[in-house]
Amino acid sequence: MSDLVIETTGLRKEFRTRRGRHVVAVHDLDLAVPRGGVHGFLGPNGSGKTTTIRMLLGLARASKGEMRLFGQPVPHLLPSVIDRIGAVVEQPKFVPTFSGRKNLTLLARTIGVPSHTVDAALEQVGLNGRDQERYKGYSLGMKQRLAIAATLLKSPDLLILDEPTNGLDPAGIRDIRDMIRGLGDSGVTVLLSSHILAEVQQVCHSASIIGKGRLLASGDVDDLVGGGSTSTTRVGVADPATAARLLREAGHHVIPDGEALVVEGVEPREINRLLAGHEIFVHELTPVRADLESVFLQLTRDASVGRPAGPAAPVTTEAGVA
Ligand SMILES: Nc1ncnc2c1ncn2[C@@H]1O[C@H](COP(=O)(O)OP(=O)(O)OP(=O)(O)O)[C@@H](O)[C@H]1O
Repeated sequence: MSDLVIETTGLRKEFRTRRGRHVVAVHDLDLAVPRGGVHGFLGPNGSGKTTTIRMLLGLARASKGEMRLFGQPVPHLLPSVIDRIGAVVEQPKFVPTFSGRKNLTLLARTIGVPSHTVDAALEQVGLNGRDQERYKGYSLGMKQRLAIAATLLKSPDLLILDEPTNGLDPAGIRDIRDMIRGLGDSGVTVLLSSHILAEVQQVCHSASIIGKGRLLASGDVDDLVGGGSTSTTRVGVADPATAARLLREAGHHVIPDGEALVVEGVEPREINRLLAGHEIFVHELTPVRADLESVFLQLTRDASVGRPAGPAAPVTTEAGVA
């Protein structure tokens, strides 16, 4: 059995606006979300995240392409897997004058799950101290947590969250992020759609980055940001001019950076060996790690000039040489 929980191949969605304009919201998207952990679905506003999620959940019809959830073709066999999926795409409707607990109890009865699932769900989202308060008095963050609790009643294997921290204050954002991380650790596969780089970097194990409806990169977050095998190094030496000349003569790309040098495309060990061979001893040799923001900016910048989607991985970047 495939270990992919979500898989799309050549997925495309075209819209015709009321003014007759033709919009390609999703462009031949190949998405692969592995089982377990939190997978970021990262892209700027309007890049096609919500449209993709709506197609996966049978809320919008794809123009072209294939989709699978738990290996089953959807929308054709969506009914066979829908009970394994929880999704918060829009704010669900709760009764404002009922408490959080009463709303969930009602829902549990409607979908036919035992009432003890309500306690477990409230516990999982950290609302159990506030469960007797009226929904209408809840903060936005608490409302969002209740929405997620509602999806947990079914004990889903896959949770799809579309921009769950939108509009929350910093404390609310932190709470939701901690909760999502906890859910991922507990064995649920979470697809977290976000346009916030830091969120994906802090919460996700793996990610797919999209821009203008196209897949730009995909893989483990550590690999996307260069992992441990960086090839950009900051080098501190007493005589940077001579060191730069020697490194350039050896064919390496060197950028002066104040008193130091930034050297690209060569392992730190090799830099040390080369300079020590000329009796130049380094006092700093720091691998420069790219961050997801640099990768993202570079990828989305390339996408904005209409470059077709490149290979999903590896990602090469010169970013991080700030
Ligand atoms: N019903 C529709 N009719 C026409 N165009 C649409 C429709 N729905 C979405 N679009 C367009 O498709 C593109 C992708 O939108 P989508 O909402 O999927 O992006 P997104 O990445 O989820 O953005 P956001 O983070 O702002 O929600 C946008 O250009 C949007 O204007």
